[in-house]
Amino acid sequence: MAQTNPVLGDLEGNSREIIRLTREAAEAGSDLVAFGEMAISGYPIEDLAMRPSFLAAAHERVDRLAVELAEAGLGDVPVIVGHPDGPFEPRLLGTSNAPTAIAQNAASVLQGGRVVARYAKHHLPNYSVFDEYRIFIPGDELLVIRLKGIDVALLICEDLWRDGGPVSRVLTADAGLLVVINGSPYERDKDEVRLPLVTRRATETDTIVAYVNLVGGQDDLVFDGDSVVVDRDGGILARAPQFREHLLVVDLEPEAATHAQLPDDVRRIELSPGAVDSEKPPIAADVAELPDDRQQIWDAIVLALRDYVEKNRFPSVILGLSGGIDSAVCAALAADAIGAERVFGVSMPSRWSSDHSRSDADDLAERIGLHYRTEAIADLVVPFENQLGLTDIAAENLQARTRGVILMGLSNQEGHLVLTTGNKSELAVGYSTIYGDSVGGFAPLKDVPKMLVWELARWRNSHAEALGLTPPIPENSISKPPSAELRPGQTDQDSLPDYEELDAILEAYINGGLSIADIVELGFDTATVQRITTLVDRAEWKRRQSAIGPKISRTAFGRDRRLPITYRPSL
Ligand SMILES: Nc1ncnc2c1ncn2[C@@H]1O[C@H](COP(=O)(O)OP(=O)(O)OC[C@H]2O[C@@H]([n+]3cccc(C(=O)O)c3)[C@H](O)[C@@H]2O)[C@@H](O)[C@H]1O
Ligand SMILES: Nc1ncnc2c1ncn2[C@@H]1O[C@H](COP(=O)(O)OP(=O)(O)OP(=O)(O)O)[C@@H](O)[C@H]1O
Ligand SMILES: NC(=O)CC[C@H](N)C(=O)O
Repeated sequence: MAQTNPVLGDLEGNSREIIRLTREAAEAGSDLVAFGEMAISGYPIEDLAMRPSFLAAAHERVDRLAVELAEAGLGDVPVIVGHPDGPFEPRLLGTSNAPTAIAQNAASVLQGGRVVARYAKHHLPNYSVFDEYRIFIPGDELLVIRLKGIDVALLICEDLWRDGGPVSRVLTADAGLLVVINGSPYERDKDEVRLPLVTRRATETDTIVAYVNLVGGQDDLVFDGDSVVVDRDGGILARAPQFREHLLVVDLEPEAATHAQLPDDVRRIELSPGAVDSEKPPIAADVAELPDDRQQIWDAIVLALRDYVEKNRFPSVILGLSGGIDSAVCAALAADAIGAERVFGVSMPSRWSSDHSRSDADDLAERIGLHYRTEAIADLVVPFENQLGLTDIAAENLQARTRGVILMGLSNQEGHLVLTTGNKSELAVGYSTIYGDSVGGFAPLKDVPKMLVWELARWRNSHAEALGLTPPIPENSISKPPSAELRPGQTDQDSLPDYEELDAILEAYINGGLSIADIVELGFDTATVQRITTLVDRAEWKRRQSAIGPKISRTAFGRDRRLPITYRPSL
């Protein structure tokens, strides 16, 4: 099982990686190699699935990959690889002449220089971040490949999650092994659902289940890998580490095939047994342990950030360092992702900036070893203020906007990606200046509520201490009360409840989907709940134009939660 990190659209690079890992797998004596969902194209391909030229290129690449594997002397080993298939005749939806699905979400089995079998995903996820009903045509046949007397059934991701359909046919087909190729994005606690699902399917179908997932960042999603093989009794036989590319080689003893005749909706293809020596010595499989929850979240954001920077070919990142917790955590994440030598911090003191905002930012820069400069904003702000006659909130926001102009100016001049430092709690209630501190292209903390930002900071520091390294985040940035410092003595709690209370209300409203009455029932003050939920509703317009950031929760802002901007709430 090859847990790869494809670059979306890089058909050549992804194919080279598939050949490299197939060679490694063959050298380890593998009889069968499986890659993740859409490993050839990257995933999710979104509306590229409706572009015939993209589909034709992917189709041609799969055919050529089969030939290249054979030419590399790897033609004996069957390789299962995910890719978009098509173009097919457009599936017409009603009388609409709008673009409709012309592709399938497919898996091909390559052997002997050609595609010997192909399966199309039946169940197309159409919730949360997924839109597959819009872009794919569902398949309707179960594929079983017979290899060395063992029937191997094949499913694609969502197929495993739904009762009925192909999963129920796996039992009827009496397969010895079920291979599931996946593009299953990370969410905090998802392993508590995913592993039990794989285990349940193994026992229900009385089949060994080999679940191979992608790894890596793709825009606002991060795939965690965590590929696993589960025995018929539900025991874990092998498990790949999270957030890293990995080749998981495992010896299995599946039940030999008994069925001579299969139902009509199951297609069986007999594969050539290959030249691999079946008497090879057994391999002790890896069983990776899942790290602590906070480390998982940290690793998820680090990988998402690294892949966004690298896959979009940015040389470096830049961010404003205020001495506060959000910018400190973003800087530490960036240094972990791409190295401190590619991180540029700017202190931009205003006339209201406290001494500690500067000294804490200095301290952070020194601890991390990032590039650091100071650009005072007072002299830039005053001419704007005077010419436009800006006062009160307009003058406050002008300071945040001036910082945004500086960061974008340096980005244009020097090529850095601007990191947006805001967290989920702020984004929820619109507590940021649009075109000011909301500036930037990637927001590492976009799905991290403020209380969790503090928790991650403490975890990262103690992790460094445990390794005998310098903790990156100044203690003072963790312990001082958060403030935007846009006017003298301002703190976040002038405008918002304590973050503990705010985050609990936001969790109930956003993740829980509860009504105001339901949240009040949980014990919160009615006026506070009304105020917060109104702020959340009114800030939808800010979120709609905010930078993307990695999804780590069940309900991340963005594709996961789609609400109208213009509406009058009635409940
Ligand atoms: N539905 C809608 N569609 C399009 N535009 C809409 C809109 N509703 C308001 N607007 C526009 O939004 C403008 C107001 O938004 P905006 O300019 O952002 O300003 P606003 O949201 O009024 O103020 C920003 C708030 O964030 C706080 N802040 C700022 C900076 C950093 C931090 C921090 O702690 O990190 C906190 C600051 O103290 C203040 O409370 C209005 O002038 C109006 O033009
Ligand atoms: N004096 C400053 N110098 C540089 N950047 C600043 C400064 N003040 C604010 N910023 C930028 O604007 C973002 C918003 O920070 P602000 O201090 O207003 O609120 P915050 O939510 O407390 O964030 P932080 O915890 O990072 O301070 C900061 O993360 C930082 O990137
Ligand atoms: N790619 C898919 O089909 C993903 C859907 C699935 N339920 C998951 O997140 O694991």
